[in-house]
Amino acid sequence: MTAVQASARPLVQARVGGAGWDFNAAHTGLHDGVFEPLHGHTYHVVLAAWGLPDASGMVADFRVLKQQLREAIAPLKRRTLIAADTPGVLVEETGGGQMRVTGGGACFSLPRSWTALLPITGTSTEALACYLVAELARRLGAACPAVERLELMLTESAECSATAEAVLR
Ligand SMILES: Nc1nc2c(c(=O)[nH]1)N=C([C@H](O)[C@H](O)COP(=O)(O)OP(=O)(O)OP(=O)(O)O)CN2
Repeated sequence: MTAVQASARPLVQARVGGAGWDFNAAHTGLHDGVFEPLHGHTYHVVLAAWGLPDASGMVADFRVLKQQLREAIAPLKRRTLIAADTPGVLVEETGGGQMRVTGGGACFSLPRSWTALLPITGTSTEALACYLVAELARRLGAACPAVERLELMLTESAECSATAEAVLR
């Protein structure tokens, strides 16, 4: 074995989520400036944390990763996902606890409590994966010092998914 091989410390991926981590949410995507009809998905989420294992042999404690992933997806569960910053679309809270979305050839109103209003420009699977990985980077950056990179894979159907990456250090 060469000196290089003997001292190599491989980057390791710790992964949580997958089976049992599905959540339901509704959304509408803007395609060529037009909203498609509101519809739902059963999203499936996997979080991977890459890093050099610490002295205890862990990249990050699975319990911490699971807790933070659980908390990040909790506000999205069984909600209609609304992108607050969609160009050309007005999102406003109206009286009586209602939320109104106007633009993209549509106008719809929902109880505010049925929605998750997100600081993003659209609710594509890619945009949602980016939102979640940024949220997790914010939560895990200090708590998991061995983690160098996070990957969040969000699946909306058997054939469609998106993976977003955040570099922590
Ligand atoms: N790159 C992306 N493309 C599309 C997204 C997306 O999030 N990222 N989203 C949609 C639609 O919003 C919808 O969620 C999926 O559309 P589609 O694959 O057509 O789904 P259907 O189940 O309606 O279609 P089938 O024909 O039954 O497969 C579109 N594109």
